[in-house]
Order: sequence, then structure tokens, then C-alpha cells
Amino acid sequence: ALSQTSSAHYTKFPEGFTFGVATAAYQIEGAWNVSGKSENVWDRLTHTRPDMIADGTNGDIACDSYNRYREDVEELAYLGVDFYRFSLSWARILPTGQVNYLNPDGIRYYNDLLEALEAKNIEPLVTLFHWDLPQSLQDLGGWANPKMIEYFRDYADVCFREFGDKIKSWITFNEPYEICEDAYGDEKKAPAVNSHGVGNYLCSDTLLKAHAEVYHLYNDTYRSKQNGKVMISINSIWYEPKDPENAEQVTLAEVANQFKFGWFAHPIFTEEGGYPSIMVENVARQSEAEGYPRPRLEQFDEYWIQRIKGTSDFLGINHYTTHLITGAGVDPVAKSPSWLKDIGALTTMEVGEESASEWLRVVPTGFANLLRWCKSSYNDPPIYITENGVSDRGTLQDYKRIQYFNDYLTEILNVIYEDGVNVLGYTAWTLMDNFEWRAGFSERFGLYYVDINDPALPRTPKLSAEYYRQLTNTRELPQDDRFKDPAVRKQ
Ligand SMILES: O=S(=O)(O)CCCN1CCN(CCO[C@@H]2O[C@H](CO)[C@@H](O)[C@H](O)[C@H]2O)CC1
Repeated sequence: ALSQTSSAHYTKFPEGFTFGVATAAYQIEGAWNVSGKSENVWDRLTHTRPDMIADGTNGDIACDSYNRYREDVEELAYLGVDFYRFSLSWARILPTGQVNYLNPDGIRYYNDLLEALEAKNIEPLVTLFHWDLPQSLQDLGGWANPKMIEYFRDYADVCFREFGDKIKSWITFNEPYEICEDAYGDEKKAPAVNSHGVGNYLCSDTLLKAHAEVYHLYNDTYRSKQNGKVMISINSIWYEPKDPENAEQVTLAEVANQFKFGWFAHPIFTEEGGYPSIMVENVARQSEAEGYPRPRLEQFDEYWIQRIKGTSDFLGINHYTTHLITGAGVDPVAKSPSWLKDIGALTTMEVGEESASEWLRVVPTGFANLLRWCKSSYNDPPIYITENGVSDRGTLQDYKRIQYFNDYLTEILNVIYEDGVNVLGYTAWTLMDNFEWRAGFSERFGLYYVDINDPALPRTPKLSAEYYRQLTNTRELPQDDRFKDPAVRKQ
């Protein structure tokens, strides 16, 4: 049954609460080298290291949304969403990575998409950077090179100028943790720089400064004319003590959440600003023990602490799952030096029902705990959930996805009505099955099924699409039997 996880039984969303779905350029567009788009780091990785992708697929074609975006917009209209979150391909707009040359086709493509959305009265929520860095900038060091602060600001300036009359809601970065830790530290995402414990922290310094400069650019130059909003989407695997009565596990869970979420949220959303002190202290201690002459992560100076503070109109949260802290120590898989070793805690994923993604178990109550923690840690910020969803292997009768949405949305209702957490909207990941990074198309998160073996790439609504359509229409959690797994109902 669509079980409840709280004593109360909330099903209605507050007036004005909005619903959307999300995608990202590299995961859906395809047309990787069409009409002037240049190579990005995911093109380079999938073409040179196909072994890194579970099923050997890539984003050369993906869902071919570059050509089929009108179908996508029809699907969005069918789902009844208030907004559509998608990302811009930097290499399609600025093929050299810099503003010396604007690719007219890139500008045309996004204006066509924006016009199609406007015709259906669907608001765009646009991410400037969702992992697909132009290779030309990676060749200069990418996010480990502070020059990227200017390159990113220049790119954002072009986007604000070219699209700012239609786009009123901007996200600078999608999941800074994944960009810095997985791409510049731990070889899990493009450009897979193997610099664990060093490159990841160089990346976060540059990325947070670049984010702040873009926020100030919008504030100083565009906000008065365009009246939009600028935010950042920070992701959390939420950490909880395996034994809530174990004081050491409770303390280490807080440390882990500061390293995971606080790494990027603390500099922006707290009165104090700067990296969390526990993070600076741990990395300094480890760095000294490892023989480094300086800490691998150094606190921002006073200028940048002030420059970065307050640079987001909302707190964007991407959340999927919860992992548990089992004790102190260095995780056996932790490299030296590394972010994981710097935390000094042992974790396990063994909690909640499995999905098709090894890292993603179903733990709805963790979401409520994360949201309450954000309310108290960041002075009760206005929050948008900018991603939430679950993977399977591609069934159309996706009862587990419906159960996941029901249970995670129930937790949002619980914290809104019981804790006064200021959640303003929700974005389901994702509109349609798409290129799931290193999992390729083997792990599917879509409300629509995409048959990648059919050149027409047909999109077929799953049962969860019907669920979401009813949710957006009534603004109430559907309780119909047709959304309940008959196998479960029989028991
Ligand atoms: O170590 S591996 O690489 O073998 C497996 C780890 C894979 N990561 C885990 C964390 N996840 C964060 C959420 O990532 C988000 O959620 C969606 C689902 O993942 C993505 O499709 C979105 O693009 C992304 O914003 C991204 C994928």
C-alpha cells in the first residue's frame, strides 16, 4: 500500500506549491558535433574510455532532443508541469569555451525550445552548468584553474543577455560535489582527473568563486531589467547514524553532512560563511600527517568569505537517498589523501529497499531529516527540490517509482506542515529515460520510457507519468488503486 511514514496523513500541497521535471543537456540532446557544437568533456570521456560506461553507450545521440524537443514539450504538457528544468550546453553556445565566438545555431536551438515552452505556458528553470564542460577549457585545467571564474562569468553573461527575457529562474551549478569530488578527485565523472584529496578542493575554490561572480553579475546588471532569480542546486546523500543512541556515530554523521552538503552550502547560506570549520580542521590535520607543507583545503580569505555569502535566492536541493555512519576510521576504499579519508568515518549503504542504482536505496525518512537539518543549519531558507527520483531497469508498470514518489513527497508534506520547512516546489528526475552517466542507459529514471534500439527513439509514458499528471492536476497525492502494485495488494 502507499504507506505513510508519519502519524498524520497529509496529501494536499500548499497553495502556490509548484511541480516540474528535470533533464540535462548531455543526457538528452545528442547532436554532439552538429551545427557548430564543439567537443565537451563527456564526449571526450565516452569516446576515449568507453569502458567507463556500463553498457558502452554515450551521448552522441542520447534521446536526440536536439531534433525532438517538440515531442519533449508535448510530454511536458501532458504531465501538466508548472516548470521544466533543463540545462544549456556550454559547448553548443560557445564552441571555443570563450565569448570570442557565439554559435548562432546554439542560440537558435535554445530560443526554439524556450518558445515551445512559452506556447504551453511552462516556465523554464535553466541550469547553466550540468557537468558538460567544453574540452577546450578542460585542456587549460578546467575547474582546477582559477581562470575558470572569468570564463564562467563570461558564459553566464552571454546566457543572461541572449535568453534573460524568457528565462527568469537560473541555476548556476548542478551538484558542485559531483563536479569537484567525482570529476576532479575520484575519476568517476568526466574529465576523470585522478587527483583525490587535492584536485577536488582546487575545484571547489574556483567553483564557489565562479558561482558568486555570476550571482553578482546578475544582481548588478540584469536583475532590475529581467526580474529573475538565481540559485544553486546542491546534492545530498544524507548521512545518519546507524545507531541513533551512539554518540560517536551521531557526531560523525554531522561531520559527514558538513563535508557533503556543507562544503558548498555553508559558504553561501550561513551568517558565518566560508567552508565549515570541521572540514578545514580535519583536512589541515590530515594534510600535516601526510607531509603536505600547507593544508590541501584552505579557508577563503575575508574578501571571498563576504563575496560568496548570500549568493543564492533559493536553496536548491537534489536528493535521492540516505547512507548510514557505522563508526570512526578510514573507509577501506578511501584513497590517501582523499575527501573520504578526511571525513574519518565509516559508512554503509545497507538501508532501505534497493533500486537499479547501487548507491540509491529508498529511505524516505532521511529526506525529512535532511530538510529539517537545512532549515536549522541555513536560517530557514526558501527551498526548491530540484531533483528527486529513483531508477529501475525499464518497466512501464513502474509501481516502485510511484511508491518512491509517494513516500518522498509525503515526507515533504510532513516537514512543511509539522516543522514549517519552507519548501516551495518539487522537480522529479527525470522526464524520460536518458544517458545516466557511467551507467549509460542501464539505469533508467524516466517518467517516459525511451526505446534506444528504435531509431525513432519513441517515448512511451510509464504508469508514473499518469501518476505525475494526476498529481500536478489535483496538487494532491493520488491514492487510486490503479497506482498500487496488485502484487503487493494481494498480500
Ligand atoms: O561511482 S559511480 O559513478 O560508479 C556511481 C555513482 C553515480 N553517482 C551517484 C551520485 N549521483 C548524484 C545524483 O546525480 C543527479 O541525479 C541523477 C541520477 O543519478 C543524474 O542523472 C543527474 O544528472 C544528477 O544531477 C550521480 C551518480
